[in-house]
Amino acid sequence: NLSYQQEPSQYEERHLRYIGPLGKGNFGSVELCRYDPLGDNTGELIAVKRLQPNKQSNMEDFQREIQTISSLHCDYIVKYRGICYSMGRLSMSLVMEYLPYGSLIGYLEKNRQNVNNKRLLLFASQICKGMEYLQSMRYVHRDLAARNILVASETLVKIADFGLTKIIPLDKEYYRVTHPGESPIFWYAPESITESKFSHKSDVWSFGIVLYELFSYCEHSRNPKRLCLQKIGNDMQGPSIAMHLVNILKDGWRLPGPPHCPPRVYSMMLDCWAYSSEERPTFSNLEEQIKTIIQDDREGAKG
Ligand SMILES: CCS(=O)(=O)N1CC(CC#N)(n2cc(-c3nc(Nc4ccc(C(=O)OC(C)(C)C)cc4)nc4[nH]ccc34)cn2)C1
Repeated sequence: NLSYQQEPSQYEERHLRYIGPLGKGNFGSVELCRYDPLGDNTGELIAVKRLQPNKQSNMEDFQREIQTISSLHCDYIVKYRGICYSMGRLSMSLVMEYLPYGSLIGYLEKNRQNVNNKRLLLFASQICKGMEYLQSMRYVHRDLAARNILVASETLVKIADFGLTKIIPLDKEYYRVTHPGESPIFWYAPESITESKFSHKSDVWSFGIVLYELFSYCEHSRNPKRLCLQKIGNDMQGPSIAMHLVNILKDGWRLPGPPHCPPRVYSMMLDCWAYSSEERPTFSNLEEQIKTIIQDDREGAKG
């Protein structure tokens, strides 16, 4: 027997004990399982992402997602554990570390009372560090949103779900998507909506939306999609929603500052939402700004 629990990167289907659902998306779903080779319930809890069998989801996107997450080694990005081949279905599943506190949205809604600005800024700096690391690997996430941030502990959040992540080619500053698919346009930079262009600067725009979600505690009444549709007018249908959204952004409309949001944090969001991508800050500037705000708050509290 193994004197220590070696973490396999190959998981055998027969030792996977399904416990329950963790999350669901367009093409995939994530399940809580226990990997229990000894059959005595002492095995580790893991999160297993499977492709929806019947959906038009394709294997090559899933393989790219597995390739991406298995290449990332960062405290602020959910850890890859391995893959599990289920021969019967000739399919494979992605095995990741299980983060017990679930998605940031549910966590903030449930724990709003005891999460203060200092903790929100800590979470923001962790997401920023995760994005700086991702950028250093030439990846654009393309789906940065509170729904894709997971809570590992009371003081640690991680970026998850790399289903839309792409590598920027060496000779370019951006990635152009050919098939936008069902895009979360309310988290998208204008150039991503109008030209399907994705870059580190468009990820910065989405980071601004995540800052907004953090400081509005992911309250449903302040949801970005809901407020944008209210501004556009709910009567709009189909493709014109995207064009109306770009027009109100071009005219200078932005999501309003969340209640009790510190002015310096709201101005950071507005910097991320500069219409022209070159004027947006980098993730390292943002990390510096957040660090300064945290330090000033600390001095203020002492003062
Ligand atoms: C987009 C297509 S998707 O289908 O692939 N998919 C959805 C996705 C969005 C993102 N990110 N997702 C990831 C996880 C996930 N959850 C967890 N833990 C938990 C722990 C608790 C709970 C929970 O609700 O508990 C209560 C009791 C109801 C509050 C939920 C999740 N650990 C993980 N490790 C790796 C992934 C992963 C869930 N949803 C990625």
